[in-house]
Order: sequence, then C-alpha cells, then structure tokens
Amino acid sequence: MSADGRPGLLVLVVGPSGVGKDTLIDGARAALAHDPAIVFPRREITRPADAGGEDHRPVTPAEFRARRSSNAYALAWEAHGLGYGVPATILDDLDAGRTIVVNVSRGIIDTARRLARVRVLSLTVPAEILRRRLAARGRETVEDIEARVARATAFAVAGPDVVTVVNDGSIESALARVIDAIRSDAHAQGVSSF
Ligand SMILES: Nc1ncnc2c1ncn2[C@@H]1O[C@H](COP(=O)(O)OP(=O)(O)OP(=O)(O)O)[C@@H](O)[C@H]1O
Ligand SMILES: O=P(O)(O)OC[C@H]1O[C@H](OP(=O)(O)O)[C@H](O)[C@@H]1O
Repeated sequence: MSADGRPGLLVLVVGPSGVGKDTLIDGARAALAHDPAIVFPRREITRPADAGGEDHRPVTPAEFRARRSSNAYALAWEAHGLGYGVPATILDDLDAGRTIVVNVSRGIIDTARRLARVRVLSLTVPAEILRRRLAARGRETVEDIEARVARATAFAVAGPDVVTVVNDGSIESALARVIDAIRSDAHAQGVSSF
C-alpha cells in the first residue's frame, strides 16, 4: 500500500517519443483484456482524433485548461506543443486496488509517486533507432521528429521502482518483459535487453 493509502499500483510507461510505448501498451492491453483488475485508461490529448496513434479522447486547448483546473485529471502535462491528461477516474481504480497502465511524460513521475505505489517501465533505444521509427511512423514532420529526438535525453529516469526495458529487439520479446512487469506485484528491478 502506498503512503497515501491507495492499495492499487500505477504502472507508468515512459521513454522518449518513438521508443515504443504505445505499441507495447497496445500489446499488453490485448494480452491482459481478460483481467478486470488491470485498467488501461484513455488519455485526453489536444490532438485531433484522426492524427494516428493511440485511441485518445481529443480535447481543445481551452477544454484541456478548464478540465485541468477543475481537477478532472489525476495527471496532466504539456509536451511537443500538446496538452495531455489522465482522467481522475484512475484514482477510484487505485482506491479499489486495481493496476493502472498508462503512457506518461517522464516529467511527471515524481508527481505520480505521490498518488500511489508506482512501477516505472522505462523504455530505451539508441537515438538513431528512435529517428528511424518516428520517420517510418509518419505522424510528425521532419522538424518535429528532430525536436522529439532532441528531447529524448531531456530526463533522467531513476529510482528503486524503475524497471528498464531496452526495446531494440523484437516487439514480442519486449512485450513479454512488459507484461511480466505489469503482473508481478513484487518490485522488480534492473535492466533487460533483448
Ligand atoms: N521493437 C520494435 N521493433 C521495431 N519497431 C518498433 C518496435 N517497437 C515499436 N516500433 C515501432 O516504432 C514506432 C514508434 O512506436 P510507438 O508509436 O509505440 O512509440 P511511442 O513511444 O508511443 O511514441 P510517442 O511517445 O511519440 O507516442 C511505431 O511505428 C512502432 O511500430
Ligand atoms: O518526453 P516526455 O515528456 O517524457 O514524453 C512526452 C510525451 O511524449 C509522448 O507524446 P505523444 O504520444 O508522442 O504525443 C508521450 O505520450 C508523452 O506524453
């Protein structure tokens, strides 16, 4: 149980843009769909619904600001010129002892640690692979891709609750590691490379 008494577990999937967070979360969601104790919340983002990528709830910048100030988000941040919010309903799930799995900015890890017991899944790959993956994904312009690669090293992710997964091999091998880390309730630690 966390210091604030919430019995659930908050699994934060973090890492630079293009590292594979959404891909691995999608795979884990499909593999764990039978388990009602594991929740994959839908993020709210100031990005059009048809931009590609995850199934998010699109909000306007004004709506994002209003919802953020009325505490509709348990976690909220801005990155890449966009606003992101994780709905406050995750707090009810954490109170009920569920496991939440969500893609968040590396910048809000400490804030999340004050909400509940946290396990950080820190995904990494070398910058050249990031650039190649972002270009192949095709959602951003060349300028945006360079800005995202530059941001890759903007944060240090550290702590006893961090599990590092190097996603430079097959998606399947990284997914197996991610699913293990979501399911195992003991605090796993260390680095796995595939
Ligand atoms: N192990 C892998 N091998 C090859 N390609 C991969 C691997 N993991 C992810 N990819 C590909 O890399 C691209 C980026 O992955 P994804 O969109 O999941 O990254 P992300 O971390 O969620 O990025 P962002 O933060 O920008 O949303 C996708 O096209 C995905 O298919
Ligand atoms: O660099 P940091 O702050 O860790 O990550 C910032 C954001 O980058 C990605 O955004 P997107 O889904 O590509 O728009 C992640 O989802 C995260 O919200």
